Parts: sequence; C-alpha cells; structure tokens
Amino acid sequence: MTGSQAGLGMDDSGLGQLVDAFYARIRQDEALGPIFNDAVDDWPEHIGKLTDFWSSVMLGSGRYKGQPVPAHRKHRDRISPALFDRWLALWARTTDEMMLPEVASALQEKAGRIAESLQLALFFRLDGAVRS
Ligand code: HEM
Repeated sequence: MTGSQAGLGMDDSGLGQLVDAFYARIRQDEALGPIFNDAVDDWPEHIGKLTDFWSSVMLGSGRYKGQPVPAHRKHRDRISPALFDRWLALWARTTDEMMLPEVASALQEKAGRIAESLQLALFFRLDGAVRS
C-alpha cells in the first residue's frame, strides 16, 4: 500500500465505509445512477439497509431481513445483464481501492454469486430465453 487506503477489514466499520463510498459512486454513475436516484428517497435508510445486508452476508450478523428479489423485480424493465456487469465492475474497483486484498476478493466473489442468482430470478425463463 502506497498511501492509498486499501486497508479496511471485514468488520462492521469497514463494511459501512465501503457501502457509503460504493453508493456515492453508484449515484454518480451515468447508467446506474438514475435507476437508484428514482427508486430511493431516503438514502441514509438505504445505506443502512445495505450495510446490514453485507454484515449479514459476510459476518452472519442476521441484521438484514429484506427480500432482494422482489426489490429488484420492481425495476426489471430498467435493469439488464449489462448493467449487472457494470455494477460488479464498480464494486470490484471500490473494494480493491478500499479493502484489504483478501477482503476485497471475498466481497467480489460473494457479489458475483448474488448477482448471478438475482439475474436468474429476474431474467431466466423456462423456455430458455434470456432477456437482454
Ligand atoms: C444492475 C445491478 C443492480 C441494480 C440496477 C440494482 C438496483 C437496486 C435498486 C433500485 C434498489 C432499491 C429497490 C427499491 O427500494 O425500490 C436495490 C435494492 C437492493 N439491492 Fe440492488 N441493484 C443491482 C444489483 C445488486 C446486487 C449485485 C446486489 C447484491 C450483491 C444488490 C443488493 C441489493 C439489496 C440487498 C437491496 C435492498 C433490498 C430491500 O429492499 O430489502 N443489488 N437495488
């Protein structure tokens, strides 16, 4: 590490700082930003929910009680597989910049798996077609 801050760990403080920074970037992203800015009225509440989500997923805290699939299904007309790739690329950049290397790769791997299952829930159809 040369002066950058790629040093945060897998704890509530590190995850909280990561989620804050990630959604600040999301909001400014020209493709993803408008979807989030239209959907989310209360950003502190959303960021709190997402911090709980990552704390549950990575630390087993059990704090997140929501249902991600219906939350995304509401916005299915605006979400595409290409946007998932963009989300994951921004997640990779942000975790690489902020987190310890092994923490960043664990977060990237987990996000990749969740993105895959969300996309199956959103786009997979029994006739085998995938909506692009
Ligand atoms: C193209 C990619 C994505 C887009 C555009 C997107 C968009 C959104 C939006 C608009 C909401 C707010 C829903 C609402 O309240 O109306 C939301 C919530 C959420 N997203 Fe995503 N999302 C994406 C990918 C992901 C991924 C990959 C994850 C997890 C790794 C994730 C986790 C969540 C969670 C946990 C919530 C809160 C759901 C709840 O209300 O309990 N999202 N997302």
